[in-house]
Amino acid sequence: MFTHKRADFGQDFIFGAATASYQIEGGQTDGRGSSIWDTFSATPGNVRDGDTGRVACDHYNRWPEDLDLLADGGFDAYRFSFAWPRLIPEGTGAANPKGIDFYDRLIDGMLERGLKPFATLYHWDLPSALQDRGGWMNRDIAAWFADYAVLVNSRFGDRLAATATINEPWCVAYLSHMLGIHAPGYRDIRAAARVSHNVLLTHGTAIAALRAEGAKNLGIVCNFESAQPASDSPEDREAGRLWDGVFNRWYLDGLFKGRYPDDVLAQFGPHMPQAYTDDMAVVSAPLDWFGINYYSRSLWAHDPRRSAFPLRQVEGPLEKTAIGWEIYPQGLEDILTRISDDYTKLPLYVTENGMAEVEGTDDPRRVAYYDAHLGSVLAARQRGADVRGYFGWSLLDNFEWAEGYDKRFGLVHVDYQTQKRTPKTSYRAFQTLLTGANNPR
Ligand SMILES: CO[C@H](O)c1c[n+]2c([nH]1)[C@H](O)[C@@H](O)[C@H](O)[C@H]2CO
Repeated sequence: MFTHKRADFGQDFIFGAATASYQIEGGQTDGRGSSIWDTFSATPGNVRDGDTGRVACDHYNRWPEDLDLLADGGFDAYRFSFAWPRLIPEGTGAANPKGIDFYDRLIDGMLERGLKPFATLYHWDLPSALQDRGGWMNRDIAAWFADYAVLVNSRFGDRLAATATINEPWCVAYLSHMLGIHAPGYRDIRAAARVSHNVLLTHGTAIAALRAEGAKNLGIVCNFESAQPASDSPEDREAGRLWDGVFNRWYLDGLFKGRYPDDVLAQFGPHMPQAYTDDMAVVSAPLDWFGINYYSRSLWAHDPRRSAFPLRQVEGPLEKTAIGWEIYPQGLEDILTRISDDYTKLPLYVTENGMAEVEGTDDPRRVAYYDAHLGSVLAARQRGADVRGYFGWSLLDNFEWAEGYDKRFGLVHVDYQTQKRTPKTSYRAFQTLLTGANNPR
């Protein structure tokens, strides 16, 4: 079990577990429109074993059982995401009544179980119809998304404890348009530069629209790595710093300082949208809270073969998870205190933290991983970071994007043949932390 006690975090600290619509819902029915992940995963070679989110964890039908798991585990909150194509199948225009009904029942189900709904408006499942209109590369997405955000707020806003506009803008932009690893799968520096700006412009535009509607508790969720040089050479130190710029500072500087870092701008060069500086007041709209997703560190070396972003990742020596990421809890303490010291005194939530482990229901390494990272949260709080909550990723084993179902992050095991849910040892560790009991339902 964990070495920490619930009281160590203070009575107001929120514990939750997190998921995302495309990764768990399935339910490609009842008027749900196509998403870019439906098309990306249907394209051979993009996802391990040709896996798709067509069925996933069948959460669309099994959500009461999944909410029961959260309640029985003693969690205070549930971080979930709305599927834009389920609510507005074409991305703009008419809403889907059955989509609205689904989330109405889901959110009421949370409230009935005493679970605080922590919503994310966008966790990567863009309506395919909008991709056909340029997707994130089209500046008009800011207006499309703001209209979608206003619809969500009008139907559900009164019941949401917190709302994040976008999950991990770095993944939406760089991972998906520079590296091509995620949908829509571009490897195009010009696309990456434009989306790296458009995603934050979209966030800020939605914040303004939601404020006009009186919406409260608005934030964004960004992912952070401890970016370190692979050696002490000046070139590798520069590579580590540049990756810190690409992954961390682009978003922190943009959101909280209203400007992008010069070292990354220099790499994007002429590919940035014209007059992007005119948008920075919108990009850096005041927020009510900030979400931090943290998993690991990364090591970087200079790579002279690349003209733009001349760096390459180097495998590190630390113990690794089943997805190959080093286990580095110190990085969570470091990023929380860095954000608090250098960027914002807003309430902070660790909105994702967890590890992939080989299949099984006994997962002592995952228990140790969570215990160590919870210790980092406590250390950051002691150093002055106003960390208000922590969400484990993920409640369920689920569709792990390009890795398909092979990589399992769940506190609860899912048998994808039968859809049987089985709490793992790590779930029991949280249950003991949060309820004092180890009483399976
Ligand atoms: C590069 O790691 C990111 O911080 C990150 C890791 N993760 C994420 N972002 C996403 O928000 C989740 O949908 C993933 O399932 C989860 C596990 O891969």
